[in-house]
Amino acid sequence: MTLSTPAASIANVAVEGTAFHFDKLYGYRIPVELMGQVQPGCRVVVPFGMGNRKRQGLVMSLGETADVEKIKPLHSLLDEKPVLSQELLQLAAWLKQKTYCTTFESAKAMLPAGINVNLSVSYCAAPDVDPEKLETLSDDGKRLVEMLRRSRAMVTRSRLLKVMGLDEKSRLPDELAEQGVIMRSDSAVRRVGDLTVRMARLCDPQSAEELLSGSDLTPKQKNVVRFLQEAGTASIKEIGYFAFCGPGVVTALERKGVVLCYQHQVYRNPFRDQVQGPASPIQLTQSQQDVFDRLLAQIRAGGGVSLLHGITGSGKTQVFLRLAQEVVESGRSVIVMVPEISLTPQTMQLFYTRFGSRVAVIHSGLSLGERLDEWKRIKNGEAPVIVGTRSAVFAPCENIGLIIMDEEQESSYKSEAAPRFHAKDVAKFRAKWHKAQLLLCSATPSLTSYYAAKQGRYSLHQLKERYGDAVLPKVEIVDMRGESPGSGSISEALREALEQNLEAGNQSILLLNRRGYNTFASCLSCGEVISCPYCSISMTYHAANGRLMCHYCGHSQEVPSVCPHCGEGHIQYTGFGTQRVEQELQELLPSARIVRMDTDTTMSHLSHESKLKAFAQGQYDIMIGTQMVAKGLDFEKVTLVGVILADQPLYNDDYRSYERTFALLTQVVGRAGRRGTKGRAIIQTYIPDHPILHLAAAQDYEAFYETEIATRKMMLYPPFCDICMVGFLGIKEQKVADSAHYFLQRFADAASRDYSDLPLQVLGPAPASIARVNGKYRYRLIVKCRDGRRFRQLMALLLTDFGKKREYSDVTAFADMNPEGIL
Ligand SMILES: Nc1ncnc2c1ncn2[C@@H]1O[C@H](COP(=O)(O)OP(=O)(O)OP(=O)(O)O)[C@@H](O)[C@H]1O
Ligand SMILES: [Zn+2]
Repeated sequence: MTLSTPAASIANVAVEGTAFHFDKLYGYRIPVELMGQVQPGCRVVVPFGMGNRKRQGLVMSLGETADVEKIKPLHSLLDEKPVLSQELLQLAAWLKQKTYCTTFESAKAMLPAGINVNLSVSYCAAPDVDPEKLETLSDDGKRLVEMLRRSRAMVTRSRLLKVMGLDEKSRLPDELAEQGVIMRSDSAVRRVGDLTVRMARLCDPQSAEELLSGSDLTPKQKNVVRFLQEAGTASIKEIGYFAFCGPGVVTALERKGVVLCYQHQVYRNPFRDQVQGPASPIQLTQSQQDVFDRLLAQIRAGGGVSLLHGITGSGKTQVFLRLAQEVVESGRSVIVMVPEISLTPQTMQLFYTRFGSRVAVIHSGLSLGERLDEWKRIKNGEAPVIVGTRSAVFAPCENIGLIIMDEEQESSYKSEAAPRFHAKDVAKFRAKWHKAQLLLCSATPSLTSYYAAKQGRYSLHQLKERYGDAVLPKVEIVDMRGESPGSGSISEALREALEQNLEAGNQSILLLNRRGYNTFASCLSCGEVISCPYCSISMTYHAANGRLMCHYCGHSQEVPSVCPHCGEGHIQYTGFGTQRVEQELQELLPSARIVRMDTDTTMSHLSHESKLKAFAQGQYDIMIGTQMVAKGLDFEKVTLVGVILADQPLYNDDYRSYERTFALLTQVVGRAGRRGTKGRAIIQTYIPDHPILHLAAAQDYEAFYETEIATRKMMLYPPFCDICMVGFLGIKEQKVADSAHYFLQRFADAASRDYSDLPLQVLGPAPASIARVNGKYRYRLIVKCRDGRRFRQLMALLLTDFGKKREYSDVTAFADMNPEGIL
């Protein structure tokens, strides 16, 4: 006879590293000593699989069972308090359904990367400890401190316990850390940060698996790759601590082109220590005030979703800043999402001046320690204003009143790796839970959002005029076919305008959506284009390092002296990228001070922020860059905007290419003339009659919307359906193709048998538009569908079935609902 079982004797755990097709919650017995301490939302270590290998897991719920003795016990508990709230646990479960990932993957996306690598906690001695305090320690305690003092590096937890002869579960190190005589790795790491930190990241995170299974890297180097795969970005010091290596290993990886190193300005120093204010109260204009009043009323009435559509420079930022203030004062939290933090140091500045240390920042450019730091401040309720990129939507705040998504149409809000979520969906989930307001803002809303607003599902608020005396700039379209051949990438008209602007002491912004110097290199004799050995894409020449680089996998190589294809001839370069235009410009306007902004330069010594600052202070005349110069920037003296070539995005074979081109052009044009002087914009193109260019030139969103929505309806594209892309990746092309056909077959069977009620339209399988990336062949299937419960059931079933199929075990399949990029 068994005694009556105590409540909650079982923890249902989402385990790390499971595959989608065998992901479920696994029940573990809670050992007596942990009874009452294990709570949903705590991380645990559990024995898993046949070998009972230890894995991390997250407790999703507690339960009971009669046969508790037959069940494997938990190994240990990692958190004393839950790291995820009940709300976020439910969100994790929901994300799994919605994005076809494992529960652990979705939970992990909500936690700061730093928290995940803490499994191998390490310690070091604390500096300047009062000797009297040491005297009060137990003998073991003294011994432990002494040992750490003698060691010059961090000591991992397991090693420390072993050397000390302590039990695996001993709390001694943590107790000592709490007393401040030693330091745990996470806090220790944070204390070493100075003003600039050398940071590293993988050149191409997608190739990490490849590198890890290959033999090109030493075991130490693999450690670093594995760590960076987990952490995303980390400082060299952190890498040293967590991947146990010296900086030499990182340098070697940098030379191999595996990691990229750059200087990072520690965010907290410029901002956090800054005292709040002096911010004069915002005086809204009448139309801004009307929008503000209505939104505030909505927030007070229990929230909902609304779209703030205001032309460029109309003061959307001011409106949501005021709202944020109001919400914070009422004791609730505000999450503000921006597409890319580095894009908007100006927005950051606005928030810091208003809210001071009550602001927390979340974005991937922060070091691990900083990310953990911010996460804790939010969790402790110290920072009710959270500003950040996509992952800020998971901020661990309790009482959310308002979630703002600035530039809501941006593709960076969609995650392209598991969990493949869109921040907007997550924001809706959270807004609903908290009875909060989700406010989408843009001058060029996504068609889907605008449609929803027109349908009455979102409340629509509009700002139709620029603030103050400012008006929208005048736009000219320049036909590049009329330019003399060989005259370069800048038309006579644009050159003249730049010159005039320079003489008038004003600033200009030039947009070119291509990094690098020349776009490709080809052989004069045989005409062969030099392409990446791992991807079916041509290599780009970069003048900065004199190498050819692949923008897909990050592979770089020296420029060959003879053609690798025919063995003779010499290599010519064609096309132009930002680097080349910069040089051309310098020759045309020798006195102009030019600053270039693209992902190549932002990784270099001068940070993005300092460049923007210098430009704002008038240290440069012309800013040239990729799309990062197009959005959100607000410079007083910019009166001219030039678009070097507007055509490229129009040829992109995605149904959203018009939408994106329209948005990009409208946004970049909108950078000009944001104060009194009327601005001017010049768009260069080889297709001057294209209707989208004219709509963008007129900055007429409404007209654009009407034509585009009609096309979408006719062709059946979102918002009139959802698009689910199923991707297949593998080393052997035939296998990948076969597997995609197999999947289609199964799909067709199920759809005609048990799911005949679903409206479905399947295209493919076809090779991806870039058929090979990083040595992997890619096939895709496009499914037009309705993203509802039944469809998700079907897709989950098919993916599970596919995962179990031995024959295709070397092919990875995944489903991505409404992806931003179609393979
Ligand atoms: N009520 C106001 N009081 C003072 N300045 C304002 C006000 N409204 C707008 N401005 C100023 O006008 C400029 C444009 O405003 P803001 O940047 O908020 O526009 P936006 O709608 O977010 O523009 P975009 O979509 O182009 O980024 C800013 O310099 C801002 O400081
Ligand atoms: Zn490549």
